[in-house]
Amino acid sequence: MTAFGARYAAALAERGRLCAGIDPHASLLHDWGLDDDLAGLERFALTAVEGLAPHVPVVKPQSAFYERFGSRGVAVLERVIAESKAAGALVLLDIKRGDIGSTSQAYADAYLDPASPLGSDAVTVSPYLGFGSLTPFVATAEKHDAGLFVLALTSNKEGPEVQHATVEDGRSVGQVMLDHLRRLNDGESPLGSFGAVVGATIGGADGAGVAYDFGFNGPILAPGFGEQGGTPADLARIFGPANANVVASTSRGLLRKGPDVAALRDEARRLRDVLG
Ligand SMILES: O=c1ccn([C@@H]2O[C@H](COP(=O)(O)O)[C@@H](O)[C@H]2O)c(=O)[nH]1
Repeated sequence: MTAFGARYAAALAERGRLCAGIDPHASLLHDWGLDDDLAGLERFALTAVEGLAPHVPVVKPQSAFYERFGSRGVAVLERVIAESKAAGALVLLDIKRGDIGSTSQAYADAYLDPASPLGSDAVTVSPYLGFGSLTPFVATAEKHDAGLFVLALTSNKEGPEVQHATVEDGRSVGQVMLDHLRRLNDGESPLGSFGAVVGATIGGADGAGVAYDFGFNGPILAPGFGEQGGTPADLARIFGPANANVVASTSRGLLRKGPDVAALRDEARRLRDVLG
């Protein structure tokens, strides 16, 4: 198979820069006239896939919203993954896992091996047990031509307590994570397969804050677009030239347009055009 970084670059070139989050919040199920039960979850998730997956480069189901229904919810997630892939979207499973190395290997096998029921194109991982703890994820991604999106600068207001702290050489912890990615992606073309999660909300609306070097030659997932306040202007301000490698992720803001399949499709197309 082609490396994830190349598949990601091709998907953005073909379908634009919107990542559709498929997050079945209880409140959204209610808004769609569905019960917050397994049948509601299934109807919601598969309708969202039908409306969005054929039109966006990346879909991002958030695993927690499926896990809350137990094993049968996870079975719905398996269908979301399979049907999104069949519709031509890359699947980025949002799991934010990270643990000691031996456990990370089990997570990597569960989520990155295409033979696994939950096998996805890429996953989100947390480097905050130390970047080296991600080594099993990196090796397994390389083995299966999959990708990783490493939490670097998250969209939540609590993130800076950890991510803006500085190390001995003066770099912020968030920048250290980006620099590890630069090493992993070195020499890859058109893009490496090791990406970062950087919120579309970082730095404040006035552009004040710490400057980062996003030239690590990899994909960037920017959650916080839409519902959390991030705008296309914020993306341009935050990422500069690296904005071309960004997919802007929105979940609630997009899903509120359902349950009509055509309305979901139209909103995805509108946001794609807005993002350019
Ligand atoms: O820094 C981060 C990392 C991940 N997320 C996830 O993205 C979506 C955001 O949903 P919205 O409804 O568009 O706010 C959700 O799945 C989060 O877990 C994030 O928000 N910030």
